[in-house]
Amino acid sequence: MSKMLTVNYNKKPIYNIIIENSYDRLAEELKALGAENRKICIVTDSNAGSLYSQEVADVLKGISDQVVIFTFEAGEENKTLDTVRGLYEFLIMSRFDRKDILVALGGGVTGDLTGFAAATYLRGIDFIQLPTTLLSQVDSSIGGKTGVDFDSYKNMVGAFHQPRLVYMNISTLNTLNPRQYFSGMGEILKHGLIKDEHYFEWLIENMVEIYEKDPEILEEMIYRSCVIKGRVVEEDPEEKGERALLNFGHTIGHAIEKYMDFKLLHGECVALGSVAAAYISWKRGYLKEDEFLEIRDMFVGFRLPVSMESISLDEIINTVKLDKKMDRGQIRFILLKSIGNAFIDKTVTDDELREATGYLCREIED
Ligand SMILES: NC(=O)c1ccc[n+]([C@@H]2O[C@H](COP(=O)([O-])OP(=O)(O)OC[C@H]3O[C@@H](n4cnc5c(N)ncnc54)[C@H](O)[C@@H]3O)[C@@H](O)[C@H]2O)c1
Ligand SMILES: O=C(O)C(=O)C[C@@H](O)[C@H](O)[C@H](O)COP(=O)(O)O
Ligand SMILES: [Zn+2]
Repeated sequence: MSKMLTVNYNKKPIYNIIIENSYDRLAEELKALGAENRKICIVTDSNAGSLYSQEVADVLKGISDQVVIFTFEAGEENKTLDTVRGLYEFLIMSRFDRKDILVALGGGVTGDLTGFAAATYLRGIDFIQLPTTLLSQVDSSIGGKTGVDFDSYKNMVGAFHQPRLVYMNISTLNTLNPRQYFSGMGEILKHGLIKDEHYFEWLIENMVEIYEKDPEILEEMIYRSCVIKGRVVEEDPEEKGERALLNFGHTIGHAIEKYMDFKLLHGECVALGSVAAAYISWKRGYLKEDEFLEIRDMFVGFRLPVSMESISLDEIINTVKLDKKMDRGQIRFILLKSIGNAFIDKTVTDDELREATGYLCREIED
């Protein structure tokens, strides 16, 4: 079992996404990129590192005799400039130059901050992604959005910097706890909702297999999500237009993530934000009520939250207005015309945001 796809820019191949069940092919893939005898720094967090960094280091020592490991404390609260600063110091101390390589081994936090360090250290060095969470395998490792949070505002400081390779060993998902696993389903459901109704229906049909991590279904799901994300980012690598669709559920989702001090996971906040965006799409008459309810129930089916305790709507709206999707005072909000068909809308009002966020905090009677 293995699958591969290529991400192109301007019709030229830029990097491969390789879906595997082990790290057996990693050394040969890196060799093919000319990584032999370059210094390699594995950047990982305390959880992924304790599970996989030694195995990956052993594989990489087959092509380079200078492999070092930088480990930081796991958690979204460490996706900060402070952690990146620690990494810069480590790279300087280890005498990394422009030809050397960073390897992000872990989830989206590791990938985002390693990519940002790679984008900025010595004005840019190569990096590769070895995603180990479901969320990072289907979404964050692809597309070159790198960055860190700033004062808890999500991804406020960052750069576009494409990886040279995305290589995932999907057997790493066996050590992921269920809450983190289902957080990845938040982004997967988003992919179906914005681009592919058949995929969304396929996810419903295969819910049991997805719960059981059936190897064939898991591989197909990860591949289909990678294809959706890959096709969007290759058309619009720097989010001049269409790429914004990938932000479905994130405008309110990011504000909730900050409001909750990162106690809710990214995919959980995307689920809440998606229900709010689907709610607006229904109230505007784009979605039928049963489609809205189907979407909401799908998140519930994959153990994701669709409601929460009361929150300050003013604080959420103020945070939304400081997110990156503002365009001369207007929010670039993503709505659904139907399941599988998203579009950018710049007319969402404060009242609509308030009502949709309020819906999340309703008393649950149904
Ligand atoms: N750049 C992008 O395009 C993009 C896309 C989506 C999300 N993101 C970002 O990704 C982050 C969320 O990523 P995430 O959900 O992977 O979170 P994460 O990186 O915090 O990983 C989740 C947890 O799982 C642990 N872990 C990782 N792999 C493991 C494994 N195989 N077994 C056991 N534990 C493991 C980690 O140590 C961490 O505690 C957010 O910061 C979000 O903003 C970025
Ligand atoms: O790749 C993208 O583009 C996305 O929007 C994917 C999102 O899942 C991801 O969380 C991204 O980091 C959000 O983008 P941001 O620009 O709002 O930080
Ligand atoms: Zn996301």
